[in-house]
Amino acid sequence: RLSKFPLPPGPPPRLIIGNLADLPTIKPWITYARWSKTYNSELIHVQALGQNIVIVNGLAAAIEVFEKRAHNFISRPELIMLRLMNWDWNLGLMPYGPRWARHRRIYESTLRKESVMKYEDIQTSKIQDLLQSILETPQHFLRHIQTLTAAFSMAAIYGYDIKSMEDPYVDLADKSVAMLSASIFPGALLVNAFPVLNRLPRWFPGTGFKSFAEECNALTTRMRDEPIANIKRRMAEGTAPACLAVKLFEEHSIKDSPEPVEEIVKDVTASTYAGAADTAHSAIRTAFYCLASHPEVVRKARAEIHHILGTGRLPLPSDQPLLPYLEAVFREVMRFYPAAPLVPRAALEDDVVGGYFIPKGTTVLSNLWAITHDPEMFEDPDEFRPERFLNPDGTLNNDSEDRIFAFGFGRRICPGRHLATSFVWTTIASVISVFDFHPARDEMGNEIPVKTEYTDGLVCHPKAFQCALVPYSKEATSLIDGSLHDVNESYSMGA
Ligand code: HEM
Repeated sequence: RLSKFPLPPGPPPRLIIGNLADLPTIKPWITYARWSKTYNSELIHVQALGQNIVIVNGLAAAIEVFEKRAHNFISRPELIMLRLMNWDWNLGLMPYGPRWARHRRIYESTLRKESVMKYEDIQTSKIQDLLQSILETPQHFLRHIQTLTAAFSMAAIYGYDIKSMEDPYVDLADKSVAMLSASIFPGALLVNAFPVLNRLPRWFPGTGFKSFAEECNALTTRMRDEPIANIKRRMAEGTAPACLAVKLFEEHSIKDSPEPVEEIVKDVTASTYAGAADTAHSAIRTAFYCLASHPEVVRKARAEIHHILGTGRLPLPSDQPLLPYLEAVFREVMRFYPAAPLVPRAALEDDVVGGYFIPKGTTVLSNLWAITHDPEMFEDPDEFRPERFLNPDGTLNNDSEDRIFAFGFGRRICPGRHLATSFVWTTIASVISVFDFHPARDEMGNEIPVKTEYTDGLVCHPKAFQCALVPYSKEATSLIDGSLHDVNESYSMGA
């Protein structure tokens, strides 16, 4: 009997409520990492109202749990709020089963490393728009980053062009994703732990989640349906551009599925938007924060770009393997603050890991923040230091892209990681190649320190901060103004 093994250590539970009162609601990933040190174990156990939660706080345990025992820790917790809010079609939130496996296979084939090249033109054109917007209104750079990720995602997924964040489809999707992010992380809402609360009448105290869920449900339905209605109309007119939705409608393997094709296309496209836009937004915002507080890194990376690529064009996604220092900058950005710091999984069966019992139905949290901030692996983990990924001779000291822990582990590892890598890398490279980061100044002319904190939620972001983005030379300004032409030209020559 596996249950004769002890549960992983953790703060002692209290009668009935267990550790409910101990569970941190603000940046729980940091508290869990601290408990891991206190109890000297990468696996930590807490219990809240009868629900077992195990937190995986180190790389060795993550490999053991999510890779070596992938078959048992492949699922996600079944949360009642997901159904109430109409988010249960989302691949990233779906418990393990045939529907997940079918949809995941579609991702594996459409987002393979080789397929990512198809999105390069959309990437470079949207990044060009970003540079132009920063040139025109540098004070709104945070807004421009958000527009970039929404514009790229909408164009790549639905073939749909947005010009600003006021776009109705983006508004729908972002509101719905924000409501989701706020309501499903562990401990966010009691109804997730006590589904019976859903049967209580609306006037009963504490049932406010019902109207919250209804509001989200209406938004999510529109977010899933409306962009597909749009692309179908354009396909019928013969004006639909190449994009994921069109590709899916034409995909033969989908036609053989027991689900209606249009439902699968809606699920896969909306799951892609939900998985891509907010996470990439977070990573690029983190990149700007790190670069603004380390102008010397910007100068060094730009020197490498100029040395290898010259000064006459912007970097292209295909340049990534040529620039080791820039690669180290990218890896350090991805390590500095994982966009999804705490990722939920669920145990399908009783199991024993490292001598500890993990009961069936346990919520298993992958603490990606703890792994990327383990001082044994990353000295002074709170410091932004790209050199940690380099050998003294300037070559990369670990050449596996899959070791970007911010993308998770095992069979549920982020299927969009190749596209995300290409997009985030090219954005960072392009910005560095033309802009200097200076401190912003207040009305008195004093420098404003570059400081931020991170938000809470399933996906977290650095809060607003200020810096002054200035083209590093006249040549850089003309590159921003005129490089779209150059980029496209070198594309058609190189493709
Ligand atoms: C910097 C950007 C991104 C980060 C940091 C990120 C991170 C993650 C993480 C941590 C997971 C959960 C992995 C696990 O359970 O171990 C995940 C899942 C997922 N990601 Fe990403 N992601 C990013 C971009 C993208 C993009 C661009 C797409 C789509 C094109 C995408 C689509 C998905 C999907 C569909 C899932 C759910 C997979 C499943 O549950 O089987 N992500 N991502």
